[in-house]
Amino acid sequence: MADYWIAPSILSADFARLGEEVSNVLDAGADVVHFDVMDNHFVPNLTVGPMVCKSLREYGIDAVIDVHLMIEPVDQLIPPFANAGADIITFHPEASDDVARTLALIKQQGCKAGLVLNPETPLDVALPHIEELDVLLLMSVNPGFGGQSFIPQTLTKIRQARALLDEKQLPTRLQVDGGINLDNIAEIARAGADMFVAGSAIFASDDYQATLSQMRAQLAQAESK
Ligand SMILES: O=C(CO)[C@@H](O)[C@H](O)COP(=O)(O)O
Ligand SMILES: [Fe+2]
Repeated sequence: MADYWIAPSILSADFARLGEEVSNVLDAGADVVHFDVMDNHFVPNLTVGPMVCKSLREYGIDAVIDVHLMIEPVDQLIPPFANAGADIITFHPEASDDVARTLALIKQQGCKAGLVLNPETPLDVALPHIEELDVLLLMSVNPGFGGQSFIPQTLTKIRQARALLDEKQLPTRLQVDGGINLDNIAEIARAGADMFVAGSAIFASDDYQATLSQMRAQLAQAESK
């Protein structure tokens, strides 16, 4: 099977038991921890910062932590997140006054870097930076909240992004975030994504292991079609 990564979003976890929750989804077969950071300014919601990322490391979480920054301005929180144990840091281009500089800053701090495009943001916005991206994250909901429905028009953008990355022979991860569940993950994979963020579909389920294996079965099926 292709090297698909499933990344549960902590947004739908029980924050009172975050270490245990993250540990449980990783034991259940998740590949990456998706860590959503919101500032009640760039998006109308507020979550957690670098201290909580550091606490997950101190708790013993050694998986890849993928930090999705929905904050503005963005640069000043990059070194604290790198020091707190982030492996991947992604940000929205609207949140930086110099996207190339922010990407370089993330890499200088020893992390993989990525850009996030909102559903309404055209793929063209990523084009000038495409060679620098370790991850291209396409939002399939408007950022700010978990539990929203996947916006189907995103599928066209995923196909276009996949064609672009393939044409340029880039190893960039194509991540999709928002409203991914057992009913649509296969279609999203067929469109060309290889990294799938899922919050509510995993954390709201009774059995993380069963949900993750069903997601993997869907991904395997997507590939065989
Ligand atoms: O970044 C965000 C929302 O802004 C996401 O990471 C969501 O938290 C994913 O949650 P579900 O849509 O899977 O419930
Ligand atoms: Fe996210």
